[in-house]
This record gives sequence, C-alpha cells and structure tokens, in this order.
Amino acid sequence: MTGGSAGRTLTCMSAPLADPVEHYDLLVLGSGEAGKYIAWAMATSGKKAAVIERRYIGGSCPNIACLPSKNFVHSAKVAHYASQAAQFRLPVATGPIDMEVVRGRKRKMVDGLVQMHEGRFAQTGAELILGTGTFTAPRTLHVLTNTGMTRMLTAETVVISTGSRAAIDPIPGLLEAQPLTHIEMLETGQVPPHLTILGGGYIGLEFAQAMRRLGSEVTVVERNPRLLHREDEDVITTLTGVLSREGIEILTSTSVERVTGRSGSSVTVHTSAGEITGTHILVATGRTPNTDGIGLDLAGVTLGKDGHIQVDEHLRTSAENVFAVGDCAGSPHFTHIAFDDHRVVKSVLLGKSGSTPRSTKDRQVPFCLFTDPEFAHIGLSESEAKRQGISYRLAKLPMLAVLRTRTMDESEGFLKALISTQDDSILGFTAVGVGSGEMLAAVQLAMSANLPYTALRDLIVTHPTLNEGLVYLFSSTPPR
Ligand SMILES: Cc1cc2nc3c(=O)[nH]c(=O)nc-3n(C[C@H](O)[C@H](O)[C@H](O)COP(=O)(O)OP(=O)(O)OC[C@H]3O[C@@H](n4cnc5c(N)ncnc54)[C@H](O)[C@@H]3O)c2cc1C
Ligand SMILES: NC(=O)c1ccc[n+]([C@@H]2O[C@H](COP(=O)([O-])OP(=O)(O)OC[C@H]3O[C@@H](n4cnc5c(N)ncnc54)[C@H](O)[C@@H]3O)[C@@H](O)[C@H]2O)c1
Repeated sequence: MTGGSAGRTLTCMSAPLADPVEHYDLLVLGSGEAGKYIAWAMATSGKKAAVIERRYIGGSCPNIACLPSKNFVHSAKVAHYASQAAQFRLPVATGPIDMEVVRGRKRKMVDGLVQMHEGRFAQTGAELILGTGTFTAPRTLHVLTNTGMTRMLTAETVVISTGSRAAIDPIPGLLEAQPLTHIEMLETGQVPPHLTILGGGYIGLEFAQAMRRLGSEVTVVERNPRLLHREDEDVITTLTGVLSREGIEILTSTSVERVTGRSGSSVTVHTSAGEITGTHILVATGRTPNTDGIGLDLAGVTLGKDGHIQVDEHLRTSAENVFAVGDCAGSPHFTHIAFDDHRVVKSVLLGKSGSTPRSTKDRQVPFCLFTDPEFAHIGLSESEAKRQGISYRLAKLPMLAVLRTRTMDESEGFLKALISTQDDSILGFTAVGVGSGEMLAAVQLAMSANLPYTALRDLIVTHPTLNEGLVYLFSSTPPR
C-alpha cells in the first residue's frame, strides 16, 4: 500500500515501490443491490470477498434513490393529509413546510440504513473497501481509497455493479444552470418556490407530486405527447388528471431548446411552447450507465451501443469470470431486478454442480410508481397486447368498487387484468389506486405459479381490505 503525498515523496528517492498485489476469491466493484448480496453470500460460504465502494454504502437505493425518495413521498402525503384536515373536521395545520425537518427525517433513515449495511459487512466477513476502483488488466483493480491510499487487487471472480447516474442532455445552457438531480433534490433544505422538472417519467412524477404537496409551484416538461408514454391510455389519463388537479402544470410534446440563468435563484427554460421561469430546475430525463472511465477495455469487458455492459442470460460479460449486474448491465432499472441479478450470479457461483443456474430470460418485471395514487403493473399491458395482436379478455373495476377505498376517501383509479382467451391464465395486471404496489404481489404470485384467474376469484379475502378488490375484479372476467 502507498500512502498520500508524504509516502510518494519517500518512494521517489529510491525505485518506486509497486503496491503488493492482494488476491481475493471475489471482488465486487460498487456496493449496490446485486453486488453487496453476492459478496455477503460468498463471504458467508467461506470465500475471501471484498466490495469496493466510492461513496454510498449499500448503493443508490438506500442513500440517494428509492428509499429516500419514498421518505419524501411519505412526508408529502402527511402534508397532503394535513391540508385536508378541515374535511375530516380536525384542527387545521397552517404554515409552510419546514424542509429542513423533512430532510432531517430522511437523513436519519439513511443513517440507520448505512449502519445496517455496515453491520451486514461485519457479520458476513465481506470486506468493505471505501475508495474508487479502476481496472488495469483482466480481473485486476487499482483502488484509490478515500483515505488517499492505493491498493492493487486481483480476484478469481469479479462482479461489476457500478450502477447509473442522471443523464444530462446536451441542451445549451443546461449544465451551466447547475440543475438539481435526484441527489441534490433529496438534500434540499428549502422548498423550491418554483420547480421546473425536465422529464415526465418515474423520477419526474414522483418528485413533482411530492414537491407540490410540500409547497412548490411545479412545472413538468415532457418531450413526448404523454407522460409515462409507454403506459396504457387509461393509466396516463388518470394520473395526469390527479397531478393537474393538485396544481402541477404539465407541458407535453414540448422540447427544451435552451436554458438560461441558474438553478437556486432564477432559471428560464426556453421551450417549443414558450418560456418557463422558475427558481429551480430538476433533470429527470433518464439514466447513463457508470461504465465510462473505469478501464473496462483493459479488463476485456465489452460495452453495448447504449453504454451498458454486454452480458448473457447469466450476467457473464465478455471477460472470463467477470459478471455485470444491475443498472450498469442494462437490467431494467429497479432495485428488485438488481436483487434478482444477485440470485442469478449466486446460482452460477454457488449453485449445486449439475444444476441449471437461474437466468434473466423471461423473468417477471413488476414495477410500481409511487405517486398517490400508486401505479403498479406486471405482465402484458393492454397497449402491448394490441400492438402484438394478442387477444385477451378484460376484467376492469373502478377503485370505488373496492369498498376499503371509500373508508379512506381515496377511491381514485382502477384495477384491470388481461386474461387469456385460450385458457384461464392471467396475462397481465395493472392497478392505479391506493395500495396498488402491495396488491401487485398477490396477482404476481398467481401468475408465477400458473394459477388460473379463478384461484383469486374464489379466494376468501378479508373484508374490508384492498386485496378484496381482486375477488371482485376477477369475478367480472368475461366468459371464454
Ligand atoms: C430517485 C430514484 C428513485 C428510485 N426509486 C426506485 C424505486 O422506488 N423502486 C425501484 O425498484 N427502483 C428505484 N430506482 C432505481 C434503483 O435505484 C436502481 O435501479 C438501483 O439502485 C440499481 O442498483 P445497482 O446496484 O445497479 O446500482 P447502484 O445502487 O447505483 O450501485 C452502484 C454503486 O457503485 C458505486 N460505484 C460506481 N462506480 C464506482 C467505482 N469506480 N468505484 C467504486 N464504487 C463505484 C456507486 O457509488 C454506487 O454506490 C430509483 C432510482 C432513482 C434515481
Ligand atoms: N418507483 C420506481 O420504481 C422508480 C422511481 C424512480 C426511478 N426509477 C427507475 O429509474 C429510471 C430513471 O428514471 P427517470 O425518470 O430519469 O427516467 P424515465 O425513463 O422513467 O423518464 C424520463 C422521461 O424524460 C423524458 N425526456 C427525456 N429527455 C427529455 C428532454 N430533453 N426534455 C423533456 N423530456 C425528456 C422521456 O421522454 C421520459 O418520459 C426509471 O426508468 C426507473 O427504472 C424507478
């Protein structure tokens, strides 16, 4: 190991000392969802394993992505409830939101999650090396540690799990405007008076509603004709209606030509639909994989056209005994998919000899957008079925018919399922409504177990729960 500048001066006086090479069974670059679980599993099975992480212990999800954003979403929901206090004949909460308090609750949660991860490293014996890793040769990583030391590491097996970052389009003036990404948004200590959000996808919509409920004026600029443009029309109509009624300005089919000013004071977005002047700008226009500048060419790892690492169905890269997982490997950008990637690689590394390893082929990709109401989906969508010419029977139910929603005064949305015309299998399920993300798993389980829709239709489900809605939904399936 070499030290900082003092150490380097000493070595210059004689022949430079190379770092001793330290050998591991497994090295993981990046401590995100898939990587950390692989390292913990390998260490638990007696292997010498280490994870190199430059900043976020446990990866994006607990530090700067899913969990802190859902923490904000929940604070915003509480603020929304408070704003409806009069309707419930409760004392009315007044005054603006103290964003430092909102951020403080989020920071406390994140601190707890980081401690939890540190505990898991200690418990499993996987080494956590805090520093930045770069490949210098196949399965060889140079690490500049966060304390200024350098280390040279090799391993039998390497897993690349470097994630992705917010894409910033080359729009004139955008970079100079110092826009917020989700990272800065989640660290803001003030409610932005007027937040302009570029992108009407997952990140854009979750933040749009949360920040509106916390007190911002919000404008969403989306280049496509619709928000969430890949989703079914009824999903988009419902969510667009909810967000508009909450006072969010939505501009679709709008292209951004240039940006002037600076986020944090005054910033103007010049668009095809005119100028929008706000105080802050948030970019939420997609993700760029973290695959540049880490020596992947020296490691023999091939990239695809979009910058993701090329992998096979077992997440093997072009380099022998090197795997890539999660966002950087082009897996659908969800934490639960990264978690499944870990199962795939674990089954290759630790599976019983002769057994077929798990694969990414044809796996289910459920997802949930955490707006209020939530939007959750699994399997075939109606628009996709039409596009592919797949016939289906449609069961559809307004959330108003799920009686639990009436007790909460949260009856917006619907449930729908696509049922095969050949047999009784469930092809797809979509829910827009309160608790949709929780309801999804029951239908998903039926689908993965190849149960007919009648299994859910005929279940005795506790009354009054949201899942009871599934009984009514599947009872409305048209006959074959
Ligand atoms: C705002 C936001 C909200 C989201 N909400 C959800 C949600 O609700 N549900 C959901 O399923 N998904 C959500 N996602 C997506 C989800 O966060 C990602 O798909 C998931 O975190 C990807 O995990 P990963 O392991 O591939 O990468 P990451 O978790 O990003 O891990 C990569 C790690 O590698 C480190 N790293 C990178 N390069 C190096 C290097 N050279 N040396 C050392 N370390 C390095 C990074 O610091 C990082 O910690 C959200 C994403 C964002 C941005
Ligand atoms: N609840 C969740 O599971 C969750 C939450 C947040 C993020 N994520 C994951 O993170 C990923 C990234 O989220 P995201 O919102 O950045 O990407 P996204 O792909 O979901 O949405 C990006 C949106 O920006 C639009 N866009 C792109 N360039 C634009 C421009 N120049 N001007 C205006 N609009 C533009 C696109 O048309 C698209 O609608 C998601 O795809 C998702 O996989 C998941």
